[in-house]
Amino acid sequence: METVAPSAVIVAIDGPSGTGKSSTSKAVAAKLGLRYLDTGAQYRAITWWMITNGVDTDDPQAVALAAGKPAIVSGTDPHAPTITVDGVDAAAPIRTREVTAKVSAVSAVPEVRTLITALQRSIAAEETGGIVVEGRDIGTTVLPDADLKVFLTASAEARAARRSGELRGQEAAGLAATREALIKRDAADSGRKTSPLAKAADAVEVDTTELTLDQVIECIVTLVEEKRAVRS
Ligand SMILES: Nc1ncnc2c1ncn2[C@@H]1O[C@H](COP(=O)(O)OP(=O)(O)OP(=O)(O)O)[C@@H](O)[C@H]1O
Ligand SMILES: Nc1ccn([C@H]2C[C@H](O)[C@@H](COP(=O)(O)O)O2)c(=O)n1
Repeated sequence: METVAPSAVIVAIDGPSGTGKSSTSKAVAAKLGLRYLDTGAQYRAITWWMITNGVDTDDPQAVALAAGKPAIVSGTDPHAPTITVDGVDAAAPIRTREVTAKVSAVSAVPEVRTLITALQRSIAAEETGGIVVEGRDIGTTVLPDADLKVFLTASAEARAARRSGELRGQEAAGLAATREALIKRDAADSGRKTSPLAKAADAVEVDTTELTLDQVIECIVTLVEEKRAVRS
């Protein structure tokens, strides 16, 4: 029987857009010597492939037919996570406004979710030293047996302010427009039929509205250490 080191925890971090999942998950994984998987990047990658290959992202049948074609590879080093599609570095193009606007429709297609969920599970299984996986349905669907599940929240105002801060000096979207876009994407992600954005019944909810990023990281590191202590 394979022995699993007590440090090899699987951590699922879910929550709406802009709650701090990526920043927190990367930092927690780096601090604790775990790997890191950004599942949103995978849905963005398949969306980018659909756009660049002329697939109508509003046509679920066309998306379903093409879903198996792109080869998506995620690198899980929390210090330098990577994502490639058919061997091409997709880290920058998956962050465009066009991909952000279309990713909810593509990720709602059941065939897409089946393929990407299988990919996520295989990555988590390969990382025997432990991994932090962040997304929308990790605790509910992808890794329901995760050792620790966290559901991050924050007010729409706080999330919009964080996102506007990121955009300053680039395409400076107004605060109100950013807030509306976040709310619209969350509604689409929460309202889809297949594995919607949802808090697992056994997840710890952390409201980050009034917390600094460092405070959120510290909170989750403590939660992971408590789990490790119980297991050792
Ligand atoms: N507690 C916090 N306080 C202030 N800023 C924060 C906090 N957490 C995250 N941020 C900032 O908010 C922005 C969004 O964070 P991040 O990308 O980690 O969120 P996310 O939940 O992964 O979003 P998405 O789901 O859209 O990818 C980043 O600029 C990040 O630095
Ligand atoms: N587990 C996941 C992760 C992401 N998605 C979809 C829904 C999001 O709007 C989109 C982009 O995610 P982000 O990069 O903003 O974290 O991907 C999902 O359906 N399930």
